[in-house]
Amino acid sequence: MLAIDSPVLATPYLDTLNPAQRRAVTHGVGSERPAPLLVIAGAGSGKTNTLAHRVAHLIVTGADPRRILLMTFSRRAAAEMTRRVERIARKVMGEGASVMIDALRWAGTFHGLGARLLRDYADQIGLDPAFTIHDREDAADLMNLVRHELGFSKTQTRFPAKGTCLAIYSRCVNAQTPIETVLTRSFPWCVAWAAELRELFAGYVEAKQRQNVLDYDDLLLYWAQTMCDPDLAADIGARFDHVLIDEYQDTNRLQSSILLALKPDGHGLTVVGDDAQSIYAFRAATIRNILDFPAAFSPPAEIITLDQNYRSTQAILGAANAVIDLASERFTKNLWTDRATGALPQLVNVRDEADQARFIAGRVLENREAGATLKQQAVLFRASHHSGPLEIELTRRNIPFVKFGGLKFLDAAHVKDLLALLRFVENPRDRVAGFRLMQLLPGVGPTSAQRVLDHIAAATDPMEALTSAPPPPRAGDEWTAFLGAVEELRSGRAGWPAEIERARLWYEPHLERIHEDATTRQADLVQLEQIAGGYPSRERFLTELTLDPPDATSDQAGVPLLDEDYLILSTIHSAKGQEWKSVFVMNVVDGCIPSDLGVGSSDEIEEERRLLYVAMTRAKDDLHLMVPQRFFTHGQSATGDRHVYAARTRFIPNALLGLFERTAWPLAAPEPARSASQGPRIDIRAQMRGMWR
Ligand SMILES: Nc1ncnc2c1ncn2[C@@H]1O[C@H](COP(=O)(O)OP(=O)(O)OP(=O)(O)O)[C@@H](O)[C@H]1O
Repeated sequence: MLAIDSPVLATPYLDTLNPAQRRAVTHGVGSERPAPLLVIAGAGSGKTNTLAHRVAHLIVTGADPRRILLMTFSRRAAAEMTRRVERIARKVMGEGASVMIDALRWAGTFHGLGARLLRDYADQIGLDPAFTIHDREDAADLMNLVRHELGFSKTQTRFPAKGTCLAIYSRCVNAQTPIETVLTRSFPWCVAWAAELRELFAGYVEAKQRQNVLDYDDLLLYWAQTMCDPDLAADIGARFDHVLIDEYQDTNRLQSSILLALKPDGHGLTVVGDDAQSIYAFRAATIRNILDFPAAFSPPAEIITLDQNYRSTQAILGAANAVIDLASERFTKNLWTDRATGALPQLVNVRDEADQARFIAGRVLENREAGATLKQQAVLFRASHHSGPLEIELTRRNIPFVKFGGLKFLDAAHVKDLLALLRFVENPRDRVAGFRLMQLLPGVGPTSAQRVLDHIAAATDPMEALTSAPPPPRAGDEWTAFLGAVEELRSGRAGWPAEIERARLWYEPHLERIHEDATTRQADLVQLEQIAGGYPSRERFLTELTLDPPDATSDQAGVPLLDEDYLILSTIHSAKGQEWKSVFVMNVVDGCIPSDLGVGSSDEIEEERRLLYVAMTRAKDDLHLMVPQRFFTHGQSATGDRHVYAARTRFIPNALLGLFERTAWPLAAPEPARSASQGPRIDIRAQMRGMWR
């Protein structure tokens, strides 16, 4: 039972906070109607720490954890936040803290919490609560199917590809912007297709509804629509006394509309963010959410600024501040630190990407010799594929690494196959899952799979339709085995998570038939089974995993054991919120940062600048920005020498060079001394003059 009405008042943990952090933590605590609060927190200023303290403080002073809604950017961040809250609360509540933290059930991502609320309110909004969720790839597949059905894949001039169609759709939904505006602003080469795209999106929405699937965007869209009904909005809002949101700079208009509908007068609302770290505009996040937050309420929200940086040395912070100072629009806050100055960040010129990889690998090992573990060091890059040559070098030198961002564990075909089975069992109307699954059977192609799926779509009882459908002509016994597996899993006899083993046993013979490297892939499936053990039900497992997939892949280096030491490789986006003793940023050149793809508009350029800022502010003690001079172009033989020259990023103009130490690697061999007695062999200057006389 929760002892929520016996507040514990000793709060020694507040002593560890600075005055601004303390004000943010204690703001409105104890008041019936705490006024809205905006915490503008600079990089490394203890944003996460402050939010965790605020949640702990609310709980310690008597707030009911079941009535706290805590939204973070990723599931990983939510788990980390909950751990911190527990650690703080434990200081005054002892063992009792665990019970309170277990009751903090509404901590997660916007999408994850949205999915839970939608299931709770499904019958009131005309939704079947057994809906399954499509990840981006499934959504693109379904979009493709509809595109094909409407005949757009056969147009004379090329119709936008499935990924582009989905990106346009997603942008319209998340930014709440008409298709014409989205096309003109962000996809000008597709403007001529506006009418067809509108028809495609209508078809896509109908297909999702027929199949009882929601995509990522729907989770926010349906939630926002639910909040348009005053009674439902009041009911959902009344479930929570406190609503706290981290990383507010990366939310989009839909998310802010949900928030304002939850707490229209702002009471109990806390948002935390840093406009200088807003890096998700490509997902329709808008910096306006944070800039406009105070004025959304009357009286306006209180603003507390955290400007003391606890992470980086003075030298690193000085360089990062100078980079962001050149940004065109931002909340001005001058970050300061009382940490020692430290060494200047280094701008390292290397000949090419191979030298870049050699330099980083060498330095990482040197740092290890000097006492830093591999885990205290990270290599960051703008795009996932930038790390290719480095991964090869690390493998060659036996340096274990884990890569975040880019290819996800769940994108592997065999993992998707197994999940498709579970999804189909959960929701037999899920056409993308069914289509994938049936084609695993020998003798079943797209046509016969479609036929069965059409049969299911037309029936009121999809399971009955599946078992009574005429079997695909060439599937034989495999079809019976497939039906047996689906039926058994759906009956729930094996129980969760044991049923995932049953699913794997059905899948394994197919895996062996389809993939030559079946043994390696089997290991992933076993890992998936272990992950499944951490979830209470099949539905929660599928939902959570789809929304926030684990993203560590570690190529040839093999998956490191958890207690082993390994170097962190990460895209800058995935490095958000993290910190390391040493940080290497790769390819700090125009074309990579800013990316070639990100230079369309001045807003995009500004976002690229913030990306570099985010990367630089991850470093505590030392920072290397790598500047390769040339890049080999793709599409040539291994010995080909076609390359392009690159220039240092425009975000570090000459005026900022004094804030860096500039080095070149490898050091050039010293030139042989010239003998002083020899005069010039030829007088070129005279020859030049002579050309014109
Ligand atoms: N009051 C404090 N005293 C000492 N150290 C602190 C204090 N507040 C935060 N820190 C330390 O500062 C570092 C940065 O904190 P945190 O990760 O919470 O920052 P952040 O604002 O979330 O960073 P970013 O937005 O850049 O990801 C951490 O190592 C944290 O332990």
